[in-house]
Amino acid sequence: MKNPVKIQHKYTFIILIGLLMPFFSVAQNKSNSFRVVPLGVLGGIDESNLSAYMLAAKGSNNYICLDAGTLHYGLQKAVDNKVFSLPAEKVLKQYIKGYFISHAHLDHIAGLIINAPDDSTKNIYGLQSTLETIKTHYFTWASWANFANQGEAPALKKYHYTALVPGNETAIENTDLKVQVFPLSHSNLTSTAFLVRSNNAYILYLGDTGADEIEKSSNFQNMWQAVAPLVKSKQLKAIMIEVSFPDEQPDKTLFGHLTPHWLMVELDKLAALTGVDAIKGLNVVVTHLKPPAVSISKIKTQLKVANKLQLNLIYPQQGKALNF
Ligand SMILES: Nc1ncnc2c1ncn2[C@@H]1O[C@@H]2COP(=O)(O)O[C@H]2[C@H]1O
Repeated sequence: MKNPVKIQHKYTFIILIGLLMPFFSVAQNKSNSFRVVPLGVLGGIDESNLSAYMLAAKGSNNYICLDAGTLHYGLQKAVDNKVFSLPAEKVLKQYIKGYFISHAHLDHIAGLIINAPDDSTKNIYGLQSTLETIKTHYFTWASWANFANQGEAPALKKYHYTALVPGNETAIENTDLKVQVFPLSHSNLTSTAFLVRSNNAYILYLGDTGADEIEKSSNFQNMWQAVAPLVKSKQLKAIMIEVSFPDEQPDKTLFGHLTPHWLMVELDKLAALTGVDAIKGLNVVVTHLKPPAVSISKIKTQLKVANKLQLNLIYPQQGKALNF
């Protein structure tokens, strides 16, 4: 015969676990899901520090690289800072499993082109329009060598173009990550936002973009609709977004970029979808600040003043890891 005391203990235990579950999941939400290693953080003229961010699931060395403006110099800095225990050349070849190019402006792709001779085989992901520009303007025999698998013959086939289509989630080869893309308006170009998922955690990286009102677009609004539920559920660990110019830059010479004012206009629209409580404390990594130094310090001051939503504003540093 079964011991009724033992049965009672069993049920008490099950009820206790049930009651404690929410606390376990909160603890899980607070632990880090991603590691970001910035290889280049600025927009503009410093060719040793242009947009490129390595991203992996926490504890994994299977990184992707979001944009690829500067690679070698940033990798060397990261190695000097002991972020990696391998030499820079090996990190490039062995840890970076694919490139995600938001748009084909030089400051987002120069590092990839220049480092191609010493790189290993991997995919280049992007919208079809971005891949076409790389194919017809950079990996050609007139401007460099064709290291890719399409375009001018002979194709050296080191890189494989992999077109991403908005609306689909794509598994990223040789990683446990998945990605969705959103089109962004960047003056005459379509730029891209990458929403990267590791299990149930997300990070959103935006390439260059202007505000909907300036760009006469609904791209931001459409993207906010898609990510607002992830902000509410605390699954979105960070947004990496550009602010290129201080507020003094006239709207007519923004060239498809954001200022502190226009960033907050867009984040207010996200807050309208999530509620202000849900967005408070959200990690916002500010990218693509354009020199000179005086403009960069203006941007930082203006963002601090404009931060009514109480976001956690983060300024990435080249070669220093961030955890989210
Ligand atoms: N019409 C223009 N006149 C002058 N400069 C421009 C114009 N359009 C783009 N640019 C510059 O070209 C740069 C290309 O990269 P960015 O978009 O970061 O920033 C852009 C501006 O600095």
